[in-house]
Amino acid sequence: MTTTKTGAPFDRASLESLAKRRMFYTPSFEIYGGVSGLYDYGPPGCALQANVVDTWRKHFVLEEDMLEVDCTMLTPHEVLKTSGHVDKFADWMCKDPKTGEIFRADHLVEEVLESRLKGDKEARGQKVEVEEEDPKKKKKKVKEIKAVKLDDAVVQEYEEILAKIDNYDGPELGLLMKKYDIKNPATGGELEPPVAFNLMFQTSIGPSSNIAGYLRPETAQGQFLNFAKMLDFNQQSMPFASASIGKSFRNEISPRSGLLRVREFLMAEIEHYVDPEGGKKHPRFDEIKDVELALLNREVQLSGKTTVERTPIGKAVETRLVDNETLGYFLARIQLFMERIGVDKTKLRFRQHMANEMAHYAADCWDAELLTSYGWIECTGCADRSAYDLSVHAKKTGAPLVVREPRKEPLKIEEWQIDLDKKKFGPKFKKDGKSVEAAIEALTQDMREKLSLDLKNSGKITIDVEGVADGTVELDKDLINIEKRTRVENTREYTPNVIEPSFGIGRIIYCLLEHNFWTREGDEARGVLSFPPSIAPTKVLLVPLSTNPAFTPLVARLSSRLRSLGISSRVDDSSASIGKRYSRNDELGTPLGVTVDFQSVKDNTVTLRERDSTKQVRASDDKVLDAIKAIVEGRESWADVQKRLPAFEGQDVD
Ligand SMILES: Nc1ncnc2c1ncn2[C@@H]1O[C@H](COP(=O)(O)OP(=O)(O)OP(=O)(O)O)[C@@H](O)[C@H]1O
Repeated sequence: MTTTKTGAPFDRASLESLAKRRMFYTPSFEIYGGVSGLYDYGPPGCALQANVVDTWRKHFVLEEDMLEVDCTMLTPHEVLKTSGHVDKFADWMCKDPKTGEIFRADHLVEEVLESRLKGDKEARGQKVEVEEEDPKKKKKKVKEIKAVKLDDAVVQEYEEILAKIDNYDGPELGLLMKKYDIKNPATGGELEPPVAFNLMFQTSIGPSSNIAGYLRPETAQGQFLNFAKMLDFNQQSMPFASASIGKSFRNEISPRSGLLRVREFLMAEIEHYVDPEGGKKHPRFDEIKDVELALLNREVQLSGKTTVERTPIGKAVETRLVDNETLGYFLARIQLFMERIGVDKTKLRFRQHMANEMAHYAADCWDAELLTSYGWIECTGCADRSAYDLSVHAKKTGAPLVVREPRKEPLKIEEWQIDLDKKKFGPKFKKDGKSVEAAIEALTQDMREKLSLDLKNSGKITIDVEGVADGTVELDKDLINIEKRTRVENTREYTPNVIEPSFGIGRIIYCLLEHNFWTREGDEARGVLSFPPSIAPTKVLLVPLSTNPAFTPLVARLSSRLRSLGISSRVDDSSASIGKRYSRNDELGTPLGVTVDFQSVKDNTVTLRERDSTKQVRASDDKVLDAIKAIVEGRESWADVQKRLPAFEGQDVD
């Protein structure tokens, strides 16, 4: 069970109702019945998203001089075929042949085993949380919360499976479903074995539909394809990073949990290009080496533990718990970003991917996970994609996606070199010439050494060549010569490795809502969203004491002055009591409120109220605007303002 900052149990139903009532987000096409996994953001949701994205840009793009690009979402088939997405970007689904229902296999196994464990707890007399059924939403629910005691050994097996649920492939999930008799939870019907389902939305580009394409599932590929141009833009200087913010699309099998698993979402991704030699050092690692992170590595997960000690990232890299400085640097920077936007640090951990859980391109990967009422949720993946993407695109297109650097010292390389007598070679192999030449070029140094001996001993050699009759060709010493020589290299050429932090903005926004939501006890419990001022959708609420027209000019003046300071504000001049008006805006997370009363009309003083403490100060409008600006820009805290402006106890606005 998760708790709010007051220690009270977190109440998801209240937050969901608030998010809907205040239009943070809402199901798309609702009056047509909606489509699952698609959401629209309302005014506070948009402002919150804009502020999170703005902070992301400042924290990463600006701070690190990253090169931001905005690439198209429509991507031709060939690009995603080369990147591996056409063949491998899939989840496992299984179908109930009787009802036609589709389940995502890993989620089904997870839900059924979890509910059986809950049933076991109940049978042992322990308290169990059961999710409420929502008949209006027609949610498919696992209906297996029966109090059934399990063997201790089975409980342990279930727990071990759940700890590594992301690691199983389709056939393994099929075996688990058989072994543990997992069927359609609603009907008890048999399910077909899991099959792979590609998550990309397919489309065709152009009127004649002759270019097959997809909506991109990540922003990364556009960045990789522009690598050479960006390296040029960066005056060939390494390391550097590109960044991109934009929509991505995934045809999730069973979207669920609101914004957490949707079919269209905003991503913010960084591709940091680093030299693979020299231990992937980061020039600014020293600045963050003392940041402490909760690191859940592979061994800890295998042991079934879910909590870990916090470790300074410097130490984690030193002991190789985290593979290299650049990866470690970004893990720490991700944590600092999360804290900056108002994530609860005690509900953030980094989980290392198990070897078979990693995406097809990744060499090492850590997920930043946030604790919510749905459990730990991956919000940012931080992967070492090695040289995979640049290499495959270069191989496919012939474009040199490499870095070329002059060597300080020329490099002398002893190697086996091959000379062909082109005059004889062409006529002998005719149309097979290209394939034979490519096969010779591809010979390794070891093979070349061996073949040079064969050539010396027998005067001829045989090599394998794809696509020719018999699959082999013979070459004699008139045609080919293999010799060990020294080559001098003045330029170093390498394919950079890529460290990729990849943020799902929607998931982060949902977690922010959960982490900042709490209820103020009073006559009636009132919801509050304690966003940091920089993230809050609206910074200031302006409230005249009543609808008396005497207040209008002052309110209009304050509103205009805030606008010119670039600070968002809202006037609430409705006839509701001041307390009600403030509590409505506590729900929107508005951190500051200014009240204009009869005293204000006389002497231009106003009160300033802080959302979380509900404490107030009173001062001239100039001083209050000054304080608001300092708080919104993060130069001062409310405590600082309280020290320099007189407290006001006059009207009880709550
Ligand atoms: N369906 C989705 N809805 C919302 N956000 C998503 C979705 N899929 C991915 N993301 C976000 O994009 C980030 C990077 O994507 P990545 O490919 O690493 O996710 P993933 O490992 O496929 O996620 P999951 O395992 O939860 O499906 C994730 O950390 C998450 O924040």
